[in-house]
Amino acid sequence: MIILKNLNKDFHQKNKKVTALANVSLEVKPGKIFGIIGASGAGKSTLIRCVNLLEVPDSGEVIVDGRNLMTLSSGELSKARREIGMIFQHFNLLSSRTVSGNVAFPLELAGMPKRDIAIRVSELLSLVGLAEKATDYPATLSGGQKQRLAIARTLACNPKILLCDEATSALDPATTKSILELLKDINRRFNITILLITHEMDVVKSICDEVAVISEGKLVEQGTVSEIFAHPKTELTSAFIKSAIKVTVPDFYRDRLHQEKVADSNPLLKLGFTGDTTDSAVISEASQRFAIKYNIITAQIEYAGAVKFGVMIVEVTGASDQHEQAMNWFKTQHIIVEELGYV
Ligand SMILES: Nc1ncnc2c1ncn2[C@@H]1O[C@H](COP(=O)(O)OP(=O)(O)OP(=O)(O)O)[C@@H](O)[C@H]1O
Repeated sequence: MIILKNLNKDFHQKNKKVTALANVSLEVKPGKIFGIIGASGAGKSTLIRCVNLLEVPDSGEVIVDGRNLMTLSSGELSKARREIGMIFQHFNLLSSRTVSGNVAFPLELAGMPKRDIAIRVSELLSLVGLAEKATDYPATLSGGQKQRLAIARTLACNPKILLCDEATSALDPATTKSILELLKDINRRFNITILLITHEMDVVKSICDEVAVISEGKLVEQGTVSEIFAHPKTELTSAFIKSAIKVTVPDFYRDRLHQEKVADSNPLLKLGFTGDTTDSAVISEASQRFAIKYNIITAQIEYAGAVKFGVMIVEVTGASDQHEQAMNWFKTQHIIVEELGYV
């Protein structure tokens, strides 16, 4: 549905050249959700804006639904752009129009008869859960409602592709979750291909089928979300994956944590589960094999597709030689073991 071939884009700021995209190639298959993740300034916005030629690359090819957009006349390009919807971090709504008026706008531009517009607008507002807000103005909506409205407006012209430019970055976690669910629902229901950019691995993990990691204008890694989470090849990707895990030692234990063993203290372990970890009941197995008890203090285990990953912090009780053996056994199960100290 989207093929980008060898895209290059430089910007010139005063006497300085900034390379925003360097030989970027990727392919998004029909009906998939593809995420591009990168830090600030990595080139994400430039890349996604190249897909509808809001940004024109210096060289390379942008092929959407079989057509090379770089070779189209401006009339043909406007037509092709109708099939490519886009939503933004700051919603870009028309403040002088009501909720209905915003959704109706692209349909009016397309010359749809008034009665048909009314039917379509009402369908779309129901789809995004805003039917009761039809006569309100955008200023009275919450951030999540504004993004729902932007999604409804974008869907009005039945696009085949939806580009999402940091669509959830201005939203709180619960609202982010509901918007991501809506995007997934739209993707499944209408088979719309979604290309999104984000700086949060949580977003990728929640809805993407495939992901590419961008750094300094280059794609440093790409593949299915399960593959990338299971076997990240670069430090940057590993850091993004780790950022999706937010496990810390609770204050109650942190206050009692010693680096050296003191009387009656027990080791505190951090166990890291990656895509390589054996998928079995490792804690209970270690407990039985080595006569050790594990008190789970806190944990976050997540799934990216079929890949399980995450972190568990456990307090260990039992003989120290058994504990050493258990630690070695964990490593054979591809669990990353870190001794945090003694509590
Ligand atoms: N219009 C422009 N003029 C000059 N430089 C630009 C322009 N747009 C982007 N750049 C530069 O290109 C590089 C990539 O910018 P881009 O906005 O694509 O990154 P990003 O990954 O989307 O960052 P962020 O997450 O902060 O939005 C940056 O160094 C930026 O300063």
